[in-house]
Amino acid sequence: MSYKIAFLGCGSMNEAILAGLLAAGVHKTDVIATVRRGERADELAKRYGVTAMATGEESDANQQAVRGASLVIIGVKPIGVTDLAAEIGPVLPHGAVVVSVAAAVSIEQLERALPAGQPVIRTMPNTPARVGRGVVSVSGGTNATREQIDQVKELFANLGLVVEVPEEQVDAVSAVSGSGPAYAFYLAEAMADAGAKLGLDPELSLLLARETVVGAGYMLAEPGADPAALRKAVTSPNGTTERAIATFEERGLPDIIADGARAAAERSRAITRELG
Ligand SMILES: NC(=O)C1=CN([C@@H]2O[C@H](COP(=O)(O)OP(=O)(O)OC[C@H]3O[C@@H](n4cnc5c(N)ncnc54)[C@H](O)[C@@H]3O)[C@@H](O)[C@H]2O)C=CC1
Ligand SMILES: O=C(O)[C@@H]1CCC=N1
Repeated sequence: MSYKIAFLGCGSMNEAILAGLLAAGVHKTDVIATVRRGERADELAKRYGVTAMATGEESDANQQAVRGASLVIIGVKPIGVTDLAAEIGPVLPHGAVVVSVAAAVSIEQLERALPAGQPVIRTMPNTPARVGRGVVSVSGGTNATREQIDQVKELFANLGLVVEVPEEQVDAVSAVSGSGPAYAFYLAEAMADAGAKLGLDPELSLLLARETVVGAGYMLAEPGADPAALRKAVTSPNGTTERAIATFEERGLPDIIADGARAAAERSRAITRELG
C-alpha cells in the first residue's frame, strides 16, 4: 500500500483535518487512517470513503499505513505519541515528514522516539479545520527542511489560517486557538442557559445563542475586523448591552478568561514534564 497522507489516530482532531483536506480537494485514495477500534474505522471509511484500519484487528495497522506515505500525521493523545513513533520508526520511509498535532509533546521528545534524521513538524491545529476555518500553528523540527515546512504550511492552508511560530510559543497558541473553540462553544452554552433562565423556551434560546455566535463569527471573519470596535457598535450609551458588559467587567470576566488560558498553557507544560 502506498498512501500520500497517513493519519495515525483519527479521533476528533485528525478527523477534522482529514475532513478539511478532503473538502479542499485532497483525493480520498491518497489518504489512509488508523484508529483503535474496528467500529470507528468502519465509521470513517463509510463517512469519507477512505481506507481506515483498526489497530485492534490488525496489530501492524500503523506500520502498514506509513509504508509509502510521504506525510504522517500523528493524532493520538499526548501519552501515546512517542510509543506510536517508536512503533512506526522501523518502517517509516526515510524522507517521510512526521507531523504531530499533539499538545505538549515537544519536538525533542518526538525526535528522540523516531529514527535519527527523520523530519518532524509540530503543529497546533483546532477543530474548525473541519469547515476550513481552523487555525494551525507550525513549528519545524531539527531535520525539517524549509521546503518541507512550506509544503506542510501550504497543505494546511486548506484548513484555514496557518501561522509559523517558535516552539516555545506552542503552549500559548494551544491555550488561545487550540482550546479556543471550546471557549466559544462554552459561551454559546452559557448564553443559551441564560436565555432559558429569562423565560425563553430552551430550544429557542439555544437556537438564538448558536446563531448569534455564528453571526458574530462571520463579522469577525471580515478583513480587518476589530472585536472591540464590533462590540462597541452593539453597545448603545446607557442602553442594555452596556449593562451586560459592565456586569461582565465587575465580575472580572477578562481575568477569568486569562486565568483559564494560563491554566491551559500550564497544563501543557506539566504534561511535557510528565512525558519526560
Ligand atoms: N480535540 C482537539 O480539539 C485538539 C486536539 N489536539 C491534539 O490531538 C490529539 C488527539 O486528540 P483528540 O482527537 O481530541 O483525541 P481522540 O481521543 O478523539 O482521538 C485519538 C484517536 O487515536 C486513536 N488511537 C489511540 N492510540 C492509537 C494507536 N496506537 N494507533 C492508532 N490509533 C490510536 C483512538 O482510537 C482515537 O480515535 C491529542 O494529542 C491532542 O492534544 C490538538 C489540538 C486540538
Ligand atoms: O484539550 C486538549 O488537551 C487538546 C489540546 C488543545 C485542544 N484540545
